[in-house]
Amino acid sequence: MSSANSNLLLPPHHDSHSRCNSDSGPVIATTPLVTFLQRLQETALNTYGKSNFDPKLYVDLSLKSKLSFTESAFDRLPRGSDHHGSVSAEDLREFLREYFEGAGEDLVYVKPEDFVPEPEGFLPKVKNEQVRNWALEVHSLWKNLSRKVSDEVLKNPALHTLLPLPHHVIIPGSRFKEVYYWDSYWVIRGLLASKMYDTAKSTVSNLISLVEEHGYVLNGARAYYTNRSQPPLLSAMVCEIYKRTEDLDLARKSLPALIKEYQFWNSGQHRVTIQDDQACDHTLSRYYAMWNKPRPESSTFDKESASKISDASEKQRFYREVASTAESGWDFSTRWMKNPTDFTTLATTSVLPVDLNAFILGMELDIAFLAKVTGDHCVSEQFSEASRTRRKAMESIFWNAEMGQWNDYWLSNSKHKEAQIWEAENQNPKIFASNFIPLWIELFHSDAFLVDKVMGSLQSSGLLCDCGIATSLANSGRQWDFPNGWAPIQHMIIEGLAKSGLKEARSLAEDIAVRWIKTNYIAYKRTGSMHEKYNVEKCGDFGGGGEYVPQTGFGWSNGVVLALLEEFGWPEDRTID
Ligand SMILES: OC[C@H]1O[C@H](O[C@H]2O[C@H](CO)[C@@H](O)[C@H](O)[C@H]2O)[C@H](O)[C@@H](O)[C@@H]1O
Repeated sequence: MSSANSNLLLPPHHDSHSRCNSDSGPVIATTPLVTFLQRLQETALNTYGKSNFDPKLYVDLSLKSKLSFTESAFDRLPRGSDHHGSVSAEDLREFLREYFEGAGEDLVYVKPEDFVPEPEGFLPKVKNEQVRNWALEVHSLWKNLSRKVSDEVLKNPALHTLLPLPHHVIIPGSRFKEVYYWDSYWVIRGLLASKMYDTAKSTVSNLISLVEEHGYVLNGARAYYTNRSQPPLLSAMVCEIYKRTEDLDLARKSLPALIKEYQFWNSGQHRVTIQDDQACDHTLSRYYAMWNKPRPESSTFDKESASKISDASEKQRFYREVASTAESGWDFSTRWMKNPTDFTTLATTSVLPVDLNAFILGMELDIAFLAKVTGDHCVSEQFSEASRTRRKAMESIFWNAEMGQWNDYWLSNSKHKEAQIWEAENQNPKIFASNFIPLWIELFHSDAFLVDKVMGSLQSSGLLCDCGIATSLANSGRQWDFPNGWAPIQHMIIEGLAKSGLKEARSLAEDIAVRWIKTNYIAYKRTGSMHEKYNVEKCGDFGGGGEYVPQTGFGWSNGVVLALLEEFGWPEDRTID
């Protein structure tokens, strides 16, 4: 029977048929600077204590002089006699002042050249003055989030964990002072609404440079993010820009990188073959980080989470699951936990995720489209064929006709190398917003019968709340769970419904968009900021939970508000507060 992608330009690979309990898979080495900064992070925790402690701050510091010099000075600091060997707050402060630049100083503010306070043709459908003025304020936030890598990083990269990128960047904001992969898609959607085409293209060129160097887009542009990617949306970014600008050159330049990225997601540990109940093989993808130690940016947290695991190999397995969850973008959520109350049961590599495969299906369609417009009909046909094959795989493995949703599929915990055989009970029946993400992809939202069914399922799912779509139904305290709503999730589901062509679906899409825009607006008026996530139960409240304090700025939230206002507009007589 057919196996997906068999005729594509794929590297030799080993299918991952099984998963056993002990850790397995590749590990990408980190840099000596990251390793040292992790030591510093641990010392800082012992010195300052847990309250308000953000471990990421320490791995974002850059050195004033050589690592060996800094490390010797660190080792000479007077230590207390407790078992942590803690350093006094004063000594640590002095050490930090003497040997480090401030976190974030290696990225410098730069005004985007294509920014104008009110672009021509900006959000023509927004007629309400109050909303229009706010939209212009959100638009102006691109200036706050725009940075370029300082010349110091280019001169002496070994002193920085920040990775040099060729063009200026838009960052998410607050503690996220570097470029993030999937955030960039919604940043670009907002930039396009803001008519900032050059900044949008620079964003894509930066990500392409990462594929050229590493073979995939990193989670973020830091030395400690090289061991994993994030939800793959580079092809979607290129297509959106192409549709607005018809820039054939961009399409041509992007294609080799997109095909290389496609190979990354369809080979090695990311690729899994599973046989359906008709004995037909299907190839799908999963998240699988190339790392089995604590995440450097959250090392102190991860060590604490792992402290109750005594077996060394089981610990490594847990750390790989943690990093793989970060690769999913949904860090963290009960979606990936065998036991929702026990974080050590995180098992992301055992899950075939619906949304990841929807994104890769999107990638296949995008590559087919870009290859076609650039005249490469052979590649275009190969990727169209791959998309048809993946669609079938998604129908066989994920689709749950009774629920009217696509469910994540949990791989069996087999120690043997035989193929996974699909079993209905391995579909996860729990309701997550990700169960509706395939709607975003044209092959699915162009099917009116299917959209009608999925829409009904969404309406009765419990996810639709007063202020948007909840991430899940589990109030776990994890940030990718109830009652948090995230801008990218709202946008994908809204856009899928709106593009379906069904009148009722478009009207539901607009209804969700209005709720989401309102809560963003009210929170902005209350706090003066755009937020990383929102509480979909309480209008005007931002979200919480998770391992760091709620962040503001915020790239993807700004992008989604602008994209939704561009799509649906805002009539003069509709109130917002
Ligand atoms: O520092 C903890 C984790 O932070 C990031 O994840 C969260 O922020 C990202 C940037 O907005 C976003 O892309 C992701 O979906 C969020 O969960 C980072 O991506 C993780 O790797 C990191 O461990």
